[in-house]
Amino acid sequence: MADSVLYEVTDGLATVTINRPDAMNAMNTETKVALRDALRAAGADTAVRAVLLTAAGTRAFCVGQDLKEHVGNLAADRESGSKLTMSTVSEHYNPIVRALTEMPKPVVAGVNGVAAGAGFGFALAADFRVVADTASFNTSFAGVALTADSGVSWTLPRLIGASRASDLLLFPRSVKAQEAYDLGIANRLVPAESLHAEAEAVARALAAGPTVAYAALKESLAYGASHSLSEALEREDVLQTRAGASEDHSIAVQAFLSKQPPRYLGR
Ligand SMILES: CC(C)(COP(=O)(O)OP(=O)(O)OC[C@H]1O[C@@H](n2cnc3c(N)ncnc32)[C@H](O)[C@@H]1OP(=O)(O)O)[C@@H](O)C(=O)NCCC(=O)NCCSC(=O)/C=C1/CC=CC=CO1
Repeated sequence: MADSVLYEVTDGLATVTINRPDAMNAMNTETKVALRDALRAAGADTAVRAVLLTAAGTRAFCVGQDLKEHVGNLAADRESGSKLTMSTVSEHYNPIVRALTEMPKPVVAGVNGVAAGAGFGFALAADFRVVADTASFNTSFAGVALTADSGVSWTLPRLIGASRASDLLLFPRSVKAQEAYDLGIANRLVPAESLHAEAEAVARALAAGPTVAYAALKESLAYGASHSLSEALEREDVLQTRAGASEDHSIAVQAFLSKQPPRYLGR
């Protein structure tokens, strides 16, 4: 894999690190391909039971599309009369967000710095956000005369409400960590110096947890977001049957009755 994204698996935890700190971890083509492929690899690897998505450096988590690369691509498009540049949405951004949201295991975002544009979208596509007290969020899209992508039109209103989401999309501004926590964007706010340790601790706890139940939880939340209560109840029935058949469910019940901590197998 390219150096612009680091990928490491230890004890069931895949750590995916966007590694362009000198470019504010902006997404150029190489980085988008590497991130998409790393997330797909984590999703397919049965040894991986949780994923930590974070970034190198202290200044940025990811500022979205690399506008320095983008400006050259737009000029090439103009010259050739094509619209190839924007195919990055279907080729890269959508697959990255799908890999995060459809991953059958929990994803923790360790937000070490500013998350803007598509970078905000990646953080919102995670299941849990641990955020440095020095980090911030910016929708950014309208600032460069674009609409929302990377799922932000779906995730942001669900997290903070339609009215606040419209405000942040129409008037992009820096939402500092404390406000992000108050709005419900950040799940946990931690001192910047302990961001990586705290995010890893959350991700490791999830990696040691009941993987089948977590996958079912993710699926039922996604399903419930676009179905009726009646349909959600039907889906819960199917998913609860699946979780109930897992070895981890038996382990958990035995552990509870014997007053011991459970040691999950992830199956
Ligand atoms: C709010 C900011 C993210 C951070 O502000 P601040 O901390 O004050 O830092 P700056 O001084 O503005 O920036 C520091 C340097 O980084 C460069 N930089 C910042 N963002 C980008 C970027 N996205 N691409 C390239 N370079 C970037 C900035 O120019 C500075 O460089 P120099 O030191 O050389 O001057 C703020 O930086 C900001 O608003 N950034 C822009 C965010 C943005 O618009 N992102 C893109 C949104 S669109 C998107 O993500 C997705 C798509 C999808 C499909 C197709 C096409 C485009 O976009």
